Amino acid sequence: MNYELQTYPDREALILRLASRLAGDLRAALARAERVAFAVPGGTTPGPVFDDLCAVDLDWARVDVMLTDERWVPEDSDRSNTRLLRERLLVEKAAAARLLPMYLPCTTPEERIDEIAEKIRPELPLSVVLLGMGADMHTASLFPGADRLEEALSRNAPILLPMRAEGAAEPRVTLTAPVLNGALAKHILIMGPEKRAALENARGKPVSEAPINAVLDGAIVHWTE
Ligand SMILES: O=C(O)[C@H](O)[C@@H](O)[C@H](O)[C@H](O)COP(=O)(O)O
Repeated sequence: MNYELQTYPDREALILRLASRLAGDLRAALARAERVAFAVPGGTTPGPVFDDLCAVDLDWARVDVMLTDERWVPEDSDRSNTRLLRERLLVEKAAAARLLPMYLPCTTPEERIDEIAEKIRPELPLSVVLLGMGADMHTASLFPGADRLEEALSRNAPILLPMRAEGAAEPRVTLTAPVLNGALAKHILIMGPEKRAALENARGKPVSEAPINAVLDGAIVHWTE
């Protein structure tokens, strides 16, 4: 797996440098295209990066922001990744960006997933993607043992799939591997010794056990203790 590992002396340094790197990638993409698509993870790690990035001066009005994956919970839930984006990324200068929804109110993702995918389709390929990773080696909502993992990893996967897995507390929707890998710039953010060990542990494992392996090629992994 051919990826670059960037390590930082501490969390502050990582957050500052990653936010500035993402801003640089977005600016470069904006110089080449009228609109650019930017996908970001939810979860607990990226909040501080969003806090820096939202204040960056770039033409946010031409940026389409979407999640790499979402938990199927209403937006007012504290498990909602959309809520995280609204509170920490789509504020200050980045409030001018357009959010492409990854959740629409209804009981199961299957009911409205096609509607969500149709809004995303015209904006692909992604210009920049930021991904997270769990200690179980999942990324986006590509979980080991998930019900539709194989389909999500296949070359002709649809844009989005619903996903259910033991490691996920609620149903999810996720961008699939070809969409994530179609990004011109791919960054993966991981912090702490447990995730670094998981990254090492993924080496040589089949993607069904270590889904992170499906997106590592060509990526820059940003890590600090
Ligand atoms: O909804 C989510 O949970 C994410 O999008 C997911 O893929 C996340 O990036 C990893 O689970 C890491 O999560 P933490 O940053 O909370 O460890």
